[in-house]
Amino acid sequence: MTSDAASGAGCAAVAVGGLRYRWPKARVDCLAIDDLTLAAGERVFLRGPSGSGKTTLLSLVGGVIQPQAGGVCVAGQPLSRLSAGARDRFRADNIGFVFQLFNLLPYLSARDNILLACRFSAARRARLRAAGVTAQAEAGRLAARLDLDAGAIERPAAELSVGQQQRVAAARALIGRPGLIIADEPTSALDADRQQAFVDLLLGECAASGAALLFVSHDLRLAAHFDRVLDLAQINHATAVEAGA
Ligand SMILES: Nc1ncnc2c1ncn2[C@@H]1O[C@H](COP(=O)(O)OP(=O)(O)OP(=O)(O)O)[C@@H](O)[C@H]1O
Repeated sequence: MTSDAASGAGCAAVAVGGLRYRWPKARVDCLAIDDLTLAAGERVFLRGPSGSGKTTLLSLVGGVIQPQAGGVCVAGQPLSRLSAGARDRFRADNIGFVFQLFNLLPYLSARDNILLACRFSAARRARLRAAGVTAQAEAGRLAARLDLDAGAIERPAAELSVGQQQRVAAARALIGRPGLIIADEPTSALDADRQQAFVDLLLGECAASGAALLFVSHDLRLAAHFDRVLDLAQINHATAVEAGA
């Protein structure tokens, strides 16, 4: 793994090396991954059976949990070399998350939920300034691109449909052009047609901003337009998951 943390330019979006992770109180490792790289801008579909460790891997790549051995670099930054506070700031600046349950603030409007990502990140604001756009304008552009109409963007998140909330969560992840988007089963609440439409929008916006995408889903039908399909079982050498140990 590279240790050049200067800017992330020219670095892999994600580089995992010699990684071992065991949950507290577990008797066996959950993950043992020797080598995993996502190139800058690469869009990867991660598959694997329930309980195989997909969400755990996303948490490690996002720096939410720390491995017992090996490490994760995001844009050239080894996450283990950051203090907990610095890791939080790094995550806010460089990684956009889209969760299954969206994690929107229900009382804030869709627009304010999207803008929150910029409020917490000077780097996201600076990238928008450098591109000559305001955060407000970019929130509006992303909302329109994601088919959120002018009325929806002003309404509290709690009053939006599940599909609309999902698109707000995607816009919040994307605003300010983080180099990595992590999406954990973000389509599971949608019907098949809307799932594919949402994935196409997410892929398109990642391509437009140059973001790498690490996308988890059980539904292989969604994998067609990704650059690569990664089967966690193929790269995880942990002897057994807890349930089967
Ligand atoms: N917070 C936790 N504490 C302890 N063990 C956990 C925790 N979260 C997950 N695990 C365990 O880690 C293993 C992998 O779980 P994980 O959620 O990463 O799988 P997954 O592939 O994302 O599953 P699914 O597709 O069902 O969401 C499971 O055995 C699970 O019980």
